[in-house]
Amino acid sequence: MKDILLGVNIDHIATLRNARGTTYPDPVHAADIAERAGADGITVHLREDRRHIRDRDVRLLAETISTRLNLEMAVTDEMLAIAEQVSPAFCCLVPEKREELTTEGGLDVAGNQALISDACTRLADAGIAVSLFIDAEQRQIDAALACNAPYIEIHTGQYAEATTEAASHQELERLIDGIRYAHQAGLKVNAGHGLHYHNVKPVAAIPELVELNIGHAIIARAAFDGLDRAVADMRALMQEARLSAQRA
Ligand SMILES: CC(=O)[C@@H](O)[C@H](O)COP(=O)(O)O
Ligand SMILES: NCC(=O)COP(=O)(O)O
Repeated sequence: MKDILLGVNIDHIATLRNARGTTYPDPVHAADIAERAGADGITVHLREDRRHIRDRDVRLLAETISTRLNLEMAVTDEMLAIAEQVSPAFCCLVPEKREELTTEGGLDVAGNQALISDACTRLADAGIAVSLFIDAEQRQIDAALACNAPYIEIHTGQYAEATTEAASHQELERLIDGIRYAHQAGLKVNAGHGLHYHNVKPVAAIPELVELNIGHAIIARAAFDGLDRAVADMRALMQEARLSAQRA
């Protein structure tokens, strides 16, 4: 079984910076620390309201990181044009509502097939690998296949927000089934949202997963332990989970 990769989302370094309008902490500096601590990639979400990551951050990250940039964005002409200019290795298309505190669910690919298919084609023509951020539903997975997206990222928010052991187990089973179905259909499958140090291992153990994108929990832990340690500890948990699954 292959190692599982860690994409570190540094959105909330920018949240802290923007809280006072200072130049620090700089997401570009954070990306360097995360990469040296073992991050396999850097993820940022350039939201339409620029509440955290700003256009300058995306441009400089694309020019400076050593691993690869995963740019999360809404399916809009503005964002597609920015992606074509910046040319990140990956673009992950996500749903976005201005009033949301954070991403609340997966992209409705099935209900917006033509729009998202056109966006996938436009990004692929620019040499960018496209990932669609979707719920673990067969209908959405089939729609992602029809859009010729090479990757999907399964939304793990409901699993992360489960409040009982039974609900958590039920959500994990739903993730396992969806991820297996997508893998067998030929998609490369990532996952993310709401994962932290106490819920990541069961997800990291899912053998068909390529990468986890994790941000909020790592940046929160960094406030106490430092970013390098927070990244290294998360990566160690993920590798432990994979090794245990291999031995099982
Ligand atoms: C798509 C997703 O689940 C996150 O990567 C997203 O970036 C969350 O948005 P915030 O970082 O603004 O919470
Ligand atoms: N796509 C998920 C991501 O990039 C990070 O989400 P979170 O760990 O900040 O919830």
